[in-house]
Amino acid sequence: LFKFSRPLRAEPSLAGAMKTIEVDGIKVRIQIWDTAGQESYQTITKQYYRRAQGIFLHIMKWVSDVDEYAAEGVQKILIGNKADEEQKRQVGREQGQQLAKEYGMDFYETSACTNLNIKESFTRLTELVLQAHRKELDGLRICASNELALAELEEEEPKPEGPANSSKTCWC
Ligand SMILES: Nc1nc2c(ncn2[C@@H]2O[C@H](COP(=O)(O)OP(=O)(O)OP(=O)(O)O)[C@@H](O)[C@H]2O)c(=O)[nH]1
Repeated sequence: LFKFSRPLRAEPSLAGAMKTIEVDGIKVRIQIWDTAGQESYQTITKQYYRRAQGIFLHIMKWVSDVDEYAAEGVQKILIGNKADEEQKRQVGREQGQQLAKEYGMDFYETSACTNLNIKESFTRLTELVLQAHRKELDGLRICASNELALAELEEEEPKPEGPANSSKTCWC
């Protein structure tokens, strides 16, 4: 479950950004969408956000929305951003870890300003998605290796010489 900050967007005008990362030797092109927080949750005031309890309620709602509307097997991780602003911390690291654990999610504290855990969190989520699609991936790998083996076989097979390159005109 991602809530992205502006520095991660390729362009502020774009709804989604594309990025290619490598996981387990597989190049994965990921598309990142930024949910418009305040548009969906207009009834929750900014003051409410400041309280950890409010933040937790908010996360519970996101999790249940994702579970309800996303495809089956959707992968989620929990991220607490602005880790560089330690003096303004609203939620303890352990509280975040605890909540993530309750939902069976990995937990990362990130900073879009200092780049803390940005790559790690994207890579972890991509890993989880790949793991969830292991069967399809294995299928793709088998197809690719079969094609490779076929190509190698074709290369090895001696090609009959054409009449232009040979003085022989028949196989007897
Ligand atoms: N210090 C610090 N500031 C950040 C970080 N990430 C984002 N910001 C700042 O926080 C402010 C809000 O960032 P946004 O990207 O608009 O946050 P948002 O969650 O997408 O907000 P909505 O558009 O309301 O959903 C901006 O001024 C960002 O520069 C961070 O990791 N550290």
